Amino acid sequence: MSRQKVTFLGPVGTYSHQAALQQFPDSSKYELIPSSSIPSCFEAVLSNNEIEYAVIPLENSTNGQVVFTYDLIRDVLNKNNNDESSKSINDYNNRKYPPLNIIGEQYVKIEHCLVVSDKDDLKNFDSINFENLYSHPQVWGQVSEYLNKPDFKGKFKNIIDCKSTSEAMLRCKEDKQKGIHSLAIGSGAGAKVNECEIVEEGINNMKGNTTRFLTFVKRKDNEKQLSTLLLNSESLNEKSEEKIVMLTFTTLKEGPGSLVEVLKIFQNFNINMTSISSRPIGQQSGKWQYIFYVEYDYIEGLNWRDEILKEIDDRCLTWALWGIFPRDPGYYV
Ligand SMILES: O=C(O)C(=O)C[C@]1(C(=O)O)C=C[C@@H](O)C=C1
Repeated sequence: MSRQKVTFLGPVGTYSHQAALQQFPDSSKYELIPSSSIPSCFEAVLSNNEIEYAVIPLENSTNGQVVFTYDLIRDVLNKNNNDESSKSINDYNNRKYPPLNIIGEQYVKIEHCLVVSDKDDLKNFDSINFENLYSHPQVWGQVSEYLNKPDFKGKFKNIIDCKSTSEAMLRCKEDKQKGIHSLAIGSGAGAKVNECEIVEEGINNMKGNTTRFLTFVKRKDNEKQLSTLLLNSESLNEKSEEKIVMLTFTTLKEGPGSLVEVLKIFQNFNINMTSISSRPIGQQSGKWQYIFYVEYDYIEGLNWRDEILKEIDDRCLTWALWGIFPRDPGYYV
């Protein structure tokens, strides 16, 4: 039987690669396929019939949201809104059905290293004035103290964003081929895979720095039941007592109280909300509108369909249930 395909933010050696290995450790059942950017990961799992799963970074413990991912969740929902299957299975007035479901989460410790392309640059590090410093944009906030160190600030001319930390190292190697001395920041695993040399390890501002990743799967047609979402995630993860629900919504009206009206539902049912985020969805009638992302504990035995989701449907302009998935033990490390 052919292996199921999983895409992740590549190339190999990224932190996303590490997260994908954690989520899909059995290489006899799963084939990990790198995508060149976070948008192309979404594109691959949405439009490539062979790709079943995608492992995508969502947030970092020191510099917060990976906004590329939050915006893609928002945009995927809007794009899919006109999708016929989403209309045909609509069992509420304002519910949208995303084309992907979230069925898992992974946590990866972020231990950034400063790397050079080869042993020569390592040996001559002190005497070289480097041209470029490459990394993923999410990294700059995680190493801001190191970048501002007096003895490092003047070491390079340009800071250049790359699509991933491993791509940053590839760019560093390419520069050296052209006789340009450059630097990159990424993981120790990435340095090994890309045959770069580590100048300094553990340069992130906070040692406990962790990035949280979500595992997405294509939503099967007509899959709407909560229970199916739950089964999906249990088939992939060890059984976990604690389950998390990811829900997105836009509020019925702007102005005071519109958000509170929705959040009160969780309070009324004594449901513990574990996170809330928002991203703009543009201006309507001259006012900024937002999509909200909430996560909360999934409590067995509550009447989700006819009570909680019904109330959410009554109090939201639109809403979508992205998945119910087990809390990974990495959350507590
Ligand atoms: O570039 C990588 O290695 C990634 O996996 C992306 C990413 C991110 O998007 O946050 C993942 C972990 C770190 O926070 C830095 C970068």
